Amino acid sequence: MELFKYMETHDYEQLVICQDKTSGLKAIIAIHDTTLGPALGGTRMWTYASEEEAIEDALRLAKGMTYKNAAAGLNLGGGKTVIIGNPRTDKNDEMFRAFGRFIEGLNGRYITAEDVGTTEEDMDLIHLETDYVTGVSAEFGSSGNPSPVTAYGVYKGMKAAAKEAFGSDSLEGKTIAVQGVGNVAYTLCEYLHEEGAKLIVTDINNEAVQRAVDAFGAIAVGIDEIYSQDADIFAPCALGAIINDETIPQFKCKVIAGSANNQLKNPEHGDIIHEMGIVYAPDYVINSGGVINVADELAGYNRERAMKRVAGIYDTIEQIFAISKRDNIPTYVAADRLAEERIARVAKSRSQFLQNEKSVLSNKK
Ligand SMILES: NC(=O)C1=CN([C@@H]2O[C@H](COP(=O)(O)OP(=O)(O)OC[C@H]3O[C@@H](n4cnc5c(N)ncnc54)[C@H](O)[C@@H]3O)[C@@H](O)[C@H]2O)C=CC1
Ligand SMILES: CC(C)CC(=O)C(=O)O
Repeated sequence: MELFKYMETHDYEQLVICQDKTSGLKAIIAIHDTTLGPALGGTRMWTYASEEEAIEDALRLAKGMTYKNAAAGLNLGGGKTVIIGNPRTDKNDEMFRAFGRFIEGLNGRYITAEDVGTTEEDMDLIHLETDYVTGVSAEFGSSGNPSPVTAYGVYKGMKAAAKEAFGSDSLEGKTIAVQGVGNVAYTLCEYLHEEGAKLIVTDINNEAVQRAVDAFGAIAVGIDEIYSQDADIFAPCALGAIINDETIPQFKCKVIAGSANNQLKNPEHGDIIHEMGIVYAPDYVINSGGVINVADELAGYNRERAMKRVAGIYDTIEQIFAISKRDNIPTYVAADRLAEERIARVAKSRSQFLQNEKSVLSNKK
């Protein structure tokens, strides 16, 4: 990858490579855009095939956060971290403390939280070194693990998508194929089961599958079988790029609505599913519940206020469908438009001169 060329093409601000030999920390912090405010985005810990793959993931996820935070109406920019390593075997306390010190060094340009492979306990360790961390344990007055709230937002967004596709937002009797039954999807399945949906699940982790089978009477299918299920709704809740040339021909669903980040392998795949008449709830809008929840901590956490805002994902998804129909564009383009227009408006309104200690007028104070 030609790094500077890539960063220039996609308007990235900063890429920070952090290493700490003692703890084995290898982290990449990507900051995409801070027009709206400090960059907020989670930390993913994952075993990447190469350093290049890890850098690319950090960059792609950080850009997604810029759009997610903008579309959610938050005064926050976009950033993300990936830590290279196996979250089951490679963690130690010093690693997260060292990472916390690197975040502190950015002086508030980047605020972190949980993502795949990191937990509330990891955030507590980061918190020993910096206040620029959210999703810390409730005992610190924090909102805790964002996953259940992300699930609530996905549930609300899925209902809005069902209304668009089937004329009613009831999920009772609908068959929903869920890919990955981890932190977010397990709670999502709880909501769906409670409303009377039939669940089909898959996961690379057999224990996670069994838990969903036992708790919700879900039907388990193989990893590669999930795309071709006779389901009304496909809910991708594992990793990204699962809407691609291989999977699209297998889809029988009318709706795609799930928590995974970066679901479209390439933008063209969003065009293809749009032409097929599949109602696609854009990933970074439907999964913004977690970030809305942790962002609320920055104003002093109020759960009622946060949940009300997360429930608003229903309206945002409806707004995106309306833009899509009005402008005859795929829903992912409509979501990008919503986010980009907000960033452009704020950038313009913040371009006026304001006196500060570095300005030529500072000695006149
Ligand atoms: N946790 C949160 O609050 C948020 C999560 N997301 C996204 O939602 C997705 C899920 O996040 P979490 O539930 O937190 O992660 P998680 O790690 O708890 O769950 C992911 C699950 O997917 C499974 N999985 C991995 N590869 C798979 C494959 N090829 N096929 C089937 N299953 C597979 C894993 O075994 C795991 O059970 C991720 O893409 C994450 O970035 C997005 C916004 C917020
Ligand atoms: C609070 C986090 C879950 C934010 C984030 O990284 C995300 O929404 O992907």
